[in-house]
Amino acid sequence: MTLQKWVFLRKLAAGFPSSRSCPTHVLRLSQSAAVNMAEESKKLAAYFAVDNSVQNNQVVGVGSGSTIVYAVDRLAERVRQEQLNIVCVPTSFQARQLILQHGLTLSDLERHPELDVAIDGADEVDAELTLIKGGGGCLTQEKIVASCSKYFVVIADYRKDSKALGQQWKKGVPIEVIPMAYVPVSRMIAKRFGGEVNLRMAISKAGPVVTDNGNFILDWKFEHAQNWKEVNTAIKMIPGVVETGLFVNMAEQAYFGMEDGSVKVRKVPIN
Ligand SMILES: O=C(CO)[C@H](O)[C@H](O)COP(=O)(O)O
Repeated sequence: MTLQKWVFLRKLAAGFPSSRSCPTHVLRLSQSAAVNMAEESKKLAAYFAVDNSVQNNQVVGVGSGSTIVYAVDRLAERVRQEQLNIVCVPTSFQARQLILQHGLTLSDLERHPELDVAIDGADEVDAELTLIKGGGGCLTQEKIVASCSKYFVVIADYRKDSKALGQQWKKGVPIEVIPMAYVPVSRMIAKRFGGEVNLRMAISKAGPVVTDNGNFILDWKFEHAQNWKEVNTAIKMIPGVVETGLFVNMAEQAYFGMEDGSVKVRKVPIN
């Protein structure tokens, strides 16, 4: 279905003042239209990023999540069509699987410790390109790979675009911790920075989410905007913290797929 049709469906549903007066089939259509709009937007951003950031003979960091799936699709398409020589470094088990499933060349930081570009999704991107990442629990490897890349590009749909962190993403900042330390780390974060800290529980498994590194994830719901650089450093200093999902001064560029079918570009501000 075309973007114009999604827009039409959204307008159609918006014309009904409440679910009581809105026929069920239209509601269902508008919900699925919204989901599909978000998927189209992810795809748009991902394709745009791969077309504009990846060149022949490059080592590319492959992020994790649902948006990156579209980026790997496009990367594989370009590698095939343009006979590109691309080496991929994954940021998670999922990314590794994607690379292998698409027949791309898999590598790692032992063989390729310097990357040309890393492409990854985000849970929220603020006006200064500070990110919250780790909604999918892969933040530590994502941050390592991004830190080894000359250029770090973020791809997201319009729902991730915000002025200040916390405006869009309400689940808190993910923090990867050593399992035996999750209680003291939670208490220290809440005491020092306020808010609420929760151990992330698994959905199709009893007990907590276990990361690709065998650790737990805490989700810190902060109460107000903070100096994210300082907060990130302070949290990292707490014994038991492996990494935070705050990516400060890391991304060079973000591409947002917008509802109208355009791509919004945000570059790192020049000081
Ligand atoms: O940080 C991540 C995983 O840990 C993802 O990049 C982030 O959660 C965005 O995911 P999606 O593209 O599914 O919205």
